[in-house]
Amino acid sequence: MRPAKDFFAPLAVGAPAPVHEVPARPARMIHFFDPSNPKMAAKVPDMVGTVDVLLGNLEDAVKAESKEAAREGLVRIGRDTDFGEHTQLWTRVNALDSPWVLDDLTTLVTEIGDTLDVIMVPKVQGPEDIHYVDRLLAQLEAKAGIERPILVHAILETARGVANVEEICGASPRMQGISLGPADLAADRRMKTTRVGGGHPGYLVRQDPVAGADGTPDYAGERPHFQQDLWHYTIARMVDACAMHGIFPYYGPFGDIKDTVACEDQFRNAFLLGCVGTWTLHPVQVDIAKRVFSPTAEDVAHARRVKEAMGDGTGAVMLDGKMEDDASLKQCLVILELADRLAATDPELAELYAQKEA
Ligand SMILES: CC(=O)SCCNC(=O)CCNC(=O)[C@H](O)C(C)(C)COP(=O)(O)OP(=O)(O)OC[C@H]1O[C@@H](n2cnc3c(N)ncnc32)[C@H](O)[C@@H]1OP(=O)(O)O
Ligand SMILES: O=CC(=O)O
Ligand SMILES: [Mg+2]
Repeated sequence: MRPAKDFFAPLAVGAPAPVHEVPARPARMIHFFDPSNPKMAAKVPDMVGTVDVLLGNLEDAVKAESKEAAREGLVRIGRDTDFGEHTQLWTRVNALDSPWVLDDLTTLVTEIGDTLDVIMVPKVQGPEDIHYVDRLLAQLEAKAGIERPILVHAILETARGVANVEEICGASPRMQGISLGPADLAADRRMKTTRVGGGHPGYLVRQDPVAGADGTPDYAGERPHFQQDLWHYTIARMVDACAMHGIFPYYGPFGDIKDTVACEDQFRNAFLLGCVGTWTLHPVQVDIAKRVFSPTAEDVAHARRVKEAMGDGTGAVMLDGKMEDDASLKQCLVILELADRLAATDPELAELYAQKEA
């Protein structure tokens, strides 16, 4: 293990110094596109400014025969596109045990390393995977003369990764965040589902049977039942691990593109539990993510009222029949900090939050 005094030392001579605090840039939606798909690639310039993150995906969902075309396509997009001030460019490289990842990292860092903000690493099993990428990135950054460190984002999609999630989050100052990868995680855990994220109608709890006329339980009678959230445990664990290490948690893919209602529910559950964003796989999911991962004007207005009522931030007050104190104020400050950060880059939100104040 690296001693604490070396944690922030560059891992190669000439590599940029690691960041001490991960920048809290808006990343409500990490929008996936396949750089080898000409129709999708052509849409990228027009999506700049409409999404927080554009992610050129090289891993799953890109055919084996298109891996090189995807890598080359991403290099072209990275070189030719002006991403403006507010849209970041990320990539998801192939898995560390694949034959493509070394070329992915070498090519992307040396060709477009100045433009790439974050590299998403799939199927991370433990801190050793992050250490490998960390050192290699430092060597490549030094070789390419890159002046700010490229950050790393891990996907939580193996049982071993979940067991090691705290160590993964703290493995390097490059760690920007973690996304839930429900599809691969389900397979690795041997869950008996066949979906990409979202719920399952079979995962439910049912109310106890009521007594029939003869006093015995009526097992066959109608009983309310409620679908449960398959991902609650993992998301909550991921959120805690990220918060502990000062990095950011994200929901991952929701594969039922047509079911925008359930997609919004899944995104909102993740937002309420502490996630800062999600993946969007199709343009139809972008506005859902924007809506869900931005606090509502009502929440912002309420948070401002609590802050105002709490004065120096200590003690207890009554507001609209509810007790507010130091702890509820802290929750309100989380909302206000997020609202300020988003309003700084999103004029529509800035106006919405200002209107509510007036
Ligand atoms: C488990 C995991 O690893 S999840 C992450 C990996 N998966 C992905 O990245 C999937 C990314 N998304 C996609 O591949 C596609 O959206 C699909 C396959 C799901 C659906 O694609 P299509 O059948 O073409 O969808 P649809 O016909 O509704 O597309 C409408 C338009 O939006 C475009 N489009 C679709 N997805 C995207 C996207 N992610 N980004 C930009 N444009 C897109 C299509 O090219 C099409 O363009 P056109 O109007 O010029 O023809
Ligand atoms: O990569 C994402 C997943 O769900 O698997
Ligand atoms: Mg996966």
